Parts: sequence; C-alpha cells; structure tokens
Amino acid sequence: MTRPVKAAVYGTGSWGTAFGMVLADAGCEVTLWGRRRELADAVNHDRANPDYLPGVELPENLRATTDPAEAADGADFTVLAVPSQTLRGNLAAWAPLLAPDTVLVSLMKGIELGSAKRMSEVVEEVAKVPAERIAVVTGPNLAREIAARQPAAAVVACADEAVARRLQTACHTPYFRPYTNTDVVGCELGGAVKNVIGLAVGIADGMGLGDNTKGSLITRGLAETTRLGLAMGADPLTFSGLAGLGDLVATCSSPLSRNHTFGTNLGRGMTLEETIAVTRQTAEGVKSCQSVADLARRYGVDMPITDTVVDIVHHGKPTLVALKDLMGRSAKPERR
Ligand SMILES: NC(=O)C1=CN([C@@H]2O[C@H](COP(=O)(O)OP(=O)(O)OC[C@H]3O[C@@H](n4cnc5c(N)ncnc54)[C@H](O)[C@@H]3O)[C@@H](O)[C@H]2O)C=CC1
Ligand SMILES: O=C(CO)COP(=O)(O)O
Repeated sequence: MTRPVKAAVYGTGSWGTAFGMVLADAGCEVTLWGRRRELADAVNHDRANPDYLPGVELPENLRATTDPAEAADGADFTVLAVPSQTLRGNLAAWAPLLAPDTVLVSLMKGIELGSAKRMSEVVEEVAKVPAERIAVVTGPNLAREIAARQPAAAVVACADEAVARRLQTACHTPYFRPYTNTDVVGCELGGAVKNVIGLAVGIADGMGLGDNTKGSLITRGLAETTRLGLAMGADPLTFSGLAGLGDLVATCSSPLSRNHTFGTNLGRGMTLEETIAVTRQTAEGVKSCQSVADLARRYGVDMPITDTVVDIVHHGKPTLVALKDLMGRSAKPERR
C-alpha cells in the first residue's frame, strides 16, 4: 500500500489554511505551521481557524503545529504561505529542517523589496534547491471562496513539468481544478502585478468611478504586466490565462480582495496610515508596487498604472491629480 502524500504548509493565514484544506480534501496528510499556540490548538481541537477563516470547519486530515521541524518531517511538498517580505528570514530558519527532495511550493504573490526578486528566486537562493524542485500555485483563488469549496481553477507552475503534474494531482479536488504550466516567471509576475492593478481599481472604485474605468484599468494593467513579462522572458500567453486575466478579474471585482479593499479605502479619502490601521491581513501590492516599479525600470518597461499606484500609496499624490496625469499622457497605438 502506498502511503498518503504528506504536505507541510508554513503559514496559518487565510490562504495557507484554505490551500491546506484543498490538499487535505485531495487526500494528503497536511500539517500547518503557525507561530501561535492558540491557533494551532484551535485547528487541532476545534477543527477551526477562527482568526482567518471564521465559521469554516477544517478537515480531519489537517493538523497544526508551532514546531517547524515537526511540520517539515517527511513532507513531499513544503508549501510557503507567509507574507512575501518575510519569506527570506523565515525560510533561512526552516531550510535546515526541510525533508530531503521535498518540493517547495510558493503560494505568495509578492516581489521582494530591494532585490526585486520573485518568490521562487528567493526560495532557490535561500533553500539552495534547484528550480526544478520549486513550484508556484496561483490564479483566481480568493481564500474564503476556496474554503467554502466554491469551484475555481488554478495554475501549478514548475520548470519541471513532471513535478508540476505531481503537485497537480496532490491538490486536485472536485472544486479545485489546477492546470500545469512551465512558465514560472509569467505565473509569478501575473500574481504579483495583479495586486498592484487591484489597488488601482480599488482606488478608482473608492473615488466613485464606474465600470468603464475598471475595464480600462484591468485591460491596460494586463498590457503593462505583459510588457514586463515579455522583457523578463515570460510567455505572453500566460497573461491571458488564469495567472493573468483570471486572477486580475477576481481581484478587481471582489470585496474579499485585500488589495482591492485597501485601494477602495484610499480612494474614499483615507490616509495611508488610516488604511493600514484598518487592514488586518496581507495586502501584498502595497509593498510590491515598489518592487514591480523597480523591475520595470531595470527592464526599461513603461508601467504607468504601477507608477501611479506608487505615487498615490508611497508619495502621497492626491488621487485626482494622479488620475489627471495618467489620462493626460501622450496618445499612442494600443499595441505598444
Ligand atoms: N488570501 C487569499 O485569498 C490569497 C492569498 N495569496 C497570497 O498568499 C500569501 C499569504 O497570504 P494570506 O494567507 O492571505 O495572508 P494572511 O494575512 O491571511 O496570513 C498571513 C500569515 O502569515 C503570518 N505571518 C505574518 N507575519 C509573519 C512573519 N513575520 N513570520 C511568519 N509568519 C508571519 C500571519 O500570522 C498569518 O498566519 C500572500 O502572498 C498572498 O498574496 C494568494 C492567493 C489567495
Ligand atoms: O490573490 C488573491 C486571489 O487570487 C487574493 O487577493 P488579495 O490578496 O487582494 O486578497
């Protein structure tokens, strides 16, 4: 008899827990790692994560620990679901504990500040594992909807297609349909930049602007994401798939999106400090907009919506002035 696939999930926030549920529903034996004892106890004794997924009953084959070595033990897949800017420090502590030959899986949709590295690059550098053992899960996957077992598709990306297929099997359930992709760069960029565009759409919503504005921002946001992706060697078709358009549409339409909500609060006139104070969870685009703008500069790519978000969020540019400047740029053909 073959043993069940074992997965360790580092991060007991909303997506770490919801993706842990997916893995458990697909038949894996899952151990979540979290920092807080009371949350691990709630998972183990009450089958609940009241802080991040209130009202959701967790499956039996999902347990939690605060001991990173216990989580790592024998894991076929090591899933990373902490805020992107904390990955490097956390992974440095976990790397010596990882099971040999484990596949590292990033759920994170951010770009590291300073280095402008994608999360899989940080994993490769810190855990010292080859790219063929690093995978990414991305797509239109709002955690609360997945935890309610509402149907969704996703992408599992890995340079080694056989590894992507193994992960696909490990997380395939009747409500979660993962597709494989070998374009890791495109998949990660799609996930990180959509958070920035989600902020822009949220700001527009908060300003009371309508669906034409939203449609324009989504489409031109996808155009600038694709431009950056092309310059970085991604497959442009990735951006019309789940990791690009799919995730962009979900994020830019949903009040469940933290990035969208963050933008809406700013657009309504809250200050950055007030907005941060009412945001309990990770809104990756707030920091990553700066790293995406860095990447754009490094690759000589024009990303006007990203620049506008950086100006509003980090330089205090008034939203009406930012909108006027964005619309007032010189006219150009659509495909350039
Ligand atoms: N929530 C969602 O719907 C989705 C989130 N993601 C991505 O997943 C990643 C994680 O997001 P969520 O789980 O939603 O965030 P969250 O804010 O719900 O949870 C973050 C978790 O990380 C922990 N944490 C915070 N700072 C930490 C630190 N310094 N060291 C260790 N742990 C720390 C928190 O205690 C919490 O358990 C992000 O990159 C996000 O973009 C991707 C798809 C869907
Ligand atoms: O990535 C997500 C959905 O796919 C979640 O978006 P937020 O991080 O904006 O909530």
